[in-house]
Amino acid sequence: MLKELPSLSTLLSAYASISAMAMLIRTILNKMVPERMRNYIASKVYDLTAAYFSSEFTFVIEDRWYAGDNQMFRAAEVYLPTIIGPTSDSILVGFDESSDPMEPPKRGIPVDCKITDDFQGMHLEWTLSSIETKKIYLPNKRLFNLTCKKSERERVEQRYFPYINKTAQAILSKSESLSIYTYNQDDSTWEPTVFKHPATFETLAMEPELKEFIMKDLDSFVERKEFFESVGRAWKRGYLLYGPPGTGKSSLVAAIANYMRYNVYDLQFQSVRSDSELRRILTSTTNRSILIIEDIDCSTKASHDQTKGRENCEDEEDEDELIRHTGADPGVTLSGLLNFIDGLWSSCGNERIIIFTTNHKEKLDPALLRPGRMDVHIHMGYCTPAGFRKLAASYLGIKDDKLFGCIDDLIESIQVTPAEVAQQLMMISDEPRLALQGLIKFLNSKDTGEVAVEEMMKSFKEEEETEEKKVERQNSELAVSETRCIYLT
Ligand SMILES: Nc1ncnc2c1ncn2[C@@H]1O[C@H](COP(=O)(O)OP(=O)(O)OP(=O)(O)O)[C@@H](O)[C@H]1O
Repeated sequence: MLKELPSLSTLLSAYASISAMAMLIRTILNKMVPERMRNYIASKVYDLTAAYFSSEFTFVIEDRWYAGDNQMFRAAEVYLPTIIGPTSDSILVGFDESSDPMEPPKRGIPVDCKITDDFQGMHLEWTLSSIETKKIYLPNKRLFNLTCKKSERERVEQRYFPYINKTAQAILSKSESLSIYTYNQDDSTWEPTVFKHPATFETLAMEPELKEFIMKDLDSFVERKEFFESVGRAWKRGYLLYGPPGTGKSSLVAAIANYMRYNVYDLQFQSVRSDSELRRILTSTTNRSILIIEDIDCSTKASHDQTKGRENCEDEEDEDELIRHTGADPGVTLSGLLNFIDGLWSSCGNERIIIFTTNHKEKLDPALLRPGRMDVHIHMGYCTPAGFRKLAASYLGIKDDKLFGCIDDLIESIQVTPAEVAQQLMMISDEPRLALQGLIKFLNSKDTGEVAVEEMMKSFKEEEETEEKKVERQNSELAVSETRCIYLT
């Protein structure tokens, strides 16, 4: 058997000739293949072998998922700042408009910073990267890399990701500031600003029954996830708020946002160039949000003629092409809007509220008003005595006054918006009596001639200036109520 083995000298000479051959090949390759290509091949070979032998696995979570925002990315963005520990070597900090400068700053994740997390015995490493896009008008692409052991990959998918989503949701629902987003057409993104509107259901001047109805409707909406699923409907609620300007439609939207703790997406429909752009915009909004489209009657080019005229342009790319080449702005059509409300696109996303407002419900296309399109139609009407009392409590801090009866009568007899009443009360809110007198003057001027009003104001002035005894004041108030009757009849 030993005889069959090659001799040492044979082995050495074979080794020498192989080495010489390798040297020769290397020299030829170095001469013929450019250095960049050699490096590229070497890195590919390394990547292939490293992946094969590595015990690590990496999840890549980009900020976009198909046409919309990647909710997993958003959840990580919310969750990770809460777990940044001593092992991280940097952290983003800052204040937004709603922050108290005396409190610690808010945290964010810096690009390329490594963040570690431990979950159910697994050690996980996160890194945020930012990649420049080739198109100048598009923002940088951002992505998280999450590295774990290969053997833990399944547990990360099944347990860790749902845990992050749930935690992020809990953090968001408790977070003190909400955001309002406006769409920036130039770089096709929603831009957030801190939403700090003081309107609440408590401050809204509207009929208590209507207020209660809306609050109950919102409560039942959040609680009925399973119901929406069981009846095969998208988990959405649509409200149409209609009524004259200044009756509190925008204030109601703010009150709903504050009540639900939902962010608001404010879409200026006039600036949307096409149905396809509308789809892109809407799919990049997040769950647990309110989409508000104000003055819907002025917003859609909602005529059937227009829809028909564009039948040749059914395809999304055709539409974009049309805009690019002709500069034409086809606008949003009624069919595009309806598709979004209750077509297939409506099923994108969950737990969303869509609110349309209009000053002229009668101008809306009947197709928009058909049952099932907007779930609830809410009429925001002129100020009522109950509404006035609410405004007096908010603006003047008073619950009752002798002049209330007079004001109630006037409010019931004329059309005055809560905005007008609020404006009058605000003028001299530190002097409730004067403010109420000013309001009476204003209400009368809306209804009758100025001469009679002036007379009444004179009597008020006299009352204020002289500040005589109680009896005199009472007489004067009696005179007021008499005057009131004169004006009303
Ligand atoms: N119902 C209301 N309760 C409390 N305040 C109100 C109410 N309606 C109007 N206001 C006051 O008037 C201002 C304007 O009201 P708001 O913008 O909500 O009315 P709107 O119906 O949305 O008007 P528009 O149709 O012109 O947008 C608000 O900032 C608020 O101070």
